[in-house]
Amino acid sequence: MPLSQHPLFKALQQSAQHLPSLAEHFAGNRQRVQQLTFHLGDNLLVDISRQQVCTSVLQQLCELARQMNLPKAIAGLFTDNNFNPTEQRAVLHTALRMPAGATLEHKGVNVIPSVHAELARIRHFCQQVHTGKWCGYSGQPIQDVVNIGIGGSDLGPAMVCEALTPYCTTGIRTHFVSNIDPAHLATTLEPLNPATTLFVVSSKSFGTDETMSNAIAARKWLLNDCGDDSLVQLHFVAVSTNHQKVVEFGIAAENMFTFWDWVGGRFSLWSAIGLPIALAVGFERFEALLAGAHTMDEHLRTTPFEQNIPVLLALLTIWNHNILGHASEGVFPYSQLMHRFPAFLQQLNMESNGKSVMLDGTPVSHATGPIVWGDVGSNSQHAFFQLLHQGTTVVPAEFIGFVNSPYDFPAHRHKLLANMLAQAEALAFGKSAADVEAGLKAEGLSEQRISELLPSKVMPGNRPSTVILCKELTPHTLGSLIALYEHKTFVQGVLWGVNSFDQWGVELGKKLASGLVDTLAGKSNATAHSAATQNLVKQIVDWKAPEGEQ
Ligand SMILES: O=P(O)(O)OC[C@H]1O[C@](O)(CO)[C@@H](O)[C@@H]1O
Repeated sequence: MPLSQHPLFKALQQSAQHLPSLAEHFAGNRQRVQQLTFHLGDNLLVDISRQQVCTSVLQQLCELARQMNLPKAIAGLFTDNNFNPTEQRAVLHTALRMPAGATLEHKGVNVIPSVHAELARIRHFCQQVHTGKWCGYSGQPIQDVVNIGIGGSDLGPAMVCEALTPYCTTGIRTHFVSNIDPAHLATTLEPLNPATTLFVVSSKSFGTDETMSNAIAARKWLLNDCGDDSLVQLHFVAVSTNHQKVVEFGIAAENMFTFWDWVGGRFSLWSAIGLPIALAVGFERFEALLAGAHTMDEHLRTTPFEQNIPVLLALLTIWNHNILGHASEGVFPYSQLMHRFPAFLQQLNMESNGKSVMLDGTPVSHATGPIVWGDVGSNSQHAFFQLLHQGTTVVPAEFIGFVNSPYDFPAHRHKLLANMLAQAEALAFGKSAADVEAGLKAEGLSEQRISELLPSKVMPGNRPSTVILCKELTPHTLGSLIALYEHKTFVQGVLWGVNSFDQWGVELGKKLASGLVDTLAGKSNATAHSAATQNLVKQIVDWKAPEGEQ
């Protein structure tokens, strides 16, 4: 039964008619914070007390999830499944972080030994690079690793490498090139020495145009320097599921790391796609990242819904988005190192759940994925938080904070966390007209000035937020945090009844672009396109500098 037709969904809509304010919630229940704070071990807690829910609404949401077969779906994530029917693929990324002795059968074969065999190859390769045994064409050890990939073959490893900067102690510097804009490749390569640079060409399909174009250009750059095609091998490894295309590209099979079609691109950083992470932080820390994810997997698999963190966060989206009608979700890590986390989450959630048809192909009758967006705090406070506090759109916010940091500026750290706590507080409780007026009177302002200022200074409050507080941004904690969002995405998809694991919507644009490349190169005319596109093509051709003059 679709979500919106379920009797419990209708009951939740009824409950939303008589919603107490957050201030009333807190005043009416002294146990609220304890009841609505959940722990994962002793290094991560999630406080949802500032969400516009009470325990009875949460119970209703959990019951809705049970009745919509979420327990079976969760069990399916840890056994063989057919969760991606349009691509005829299973969804088994949880296998990538299972311990060596575990069993997860796909089509009757236990996949865990293959996962660990590939991990062993990654470990060996990292050792070779870290000890200088893997040398470039001039005999010098590798110093810089450039990952060439896009989407899931870029965002996860790029985000993790940045987030784990304090753990990047192997001496290998990582760089990420994704964009077809030549500026990305050119500015990345500019300071690098080809003799000490290794390229990791990462692509599940090994057919993505951006990645292939950048890989071909990188190979030319290398060849220009070393002058011998046979030496290029020393500077290129591949990560892919497509052996044939890797070999056709000219990368030897022994220099290819593999993964499997049951790993979706946006869920792939735990596979060989994470090779740049292991090269940057060391294999043991990469293993700690996997272990952190496995901890969250076990939490999802074994915890009753009423205490299950990813399930609760997904249900809050159902509540905020489908019942209360809030169209977006903001995510605000209070950590400069988590700079790329919102972008990573955008692919994870929006590519997964930005769907309009149910699994059986019928149109959905309820909203699916919200717009996910955000940036780091405290920067975002000085950019767009005004709208969060006083705008006409309510944005449920997720704050992510880390108590300890290896960077030794204690005053900064306290200020950073104080800012995060203050934002959650201000969003929830605002400032009433009476309080604003009292403050302005105390400042000695005239009655007229007070009445002028009052409307602009009132803070409505009652704006929902969640706080995720972690002890420290370690590889293990980061692994748990990423897996938390993966599972949140998965649970949302189950309740919306969509296929969270395909992405057909991105295909049309790719096809149109490939036709337009020829048009812009003057090899075909634009008449097959709309008047708008034809007009822009004409302008581009008119303005284009002749080859060689750019
Ligand atoms: O790893 P590949 O096959 O190059 O794909 C890159 C990305 O492109 C997409 O297919 C979308 O175009 C993503 O789903 C994927 O992560």
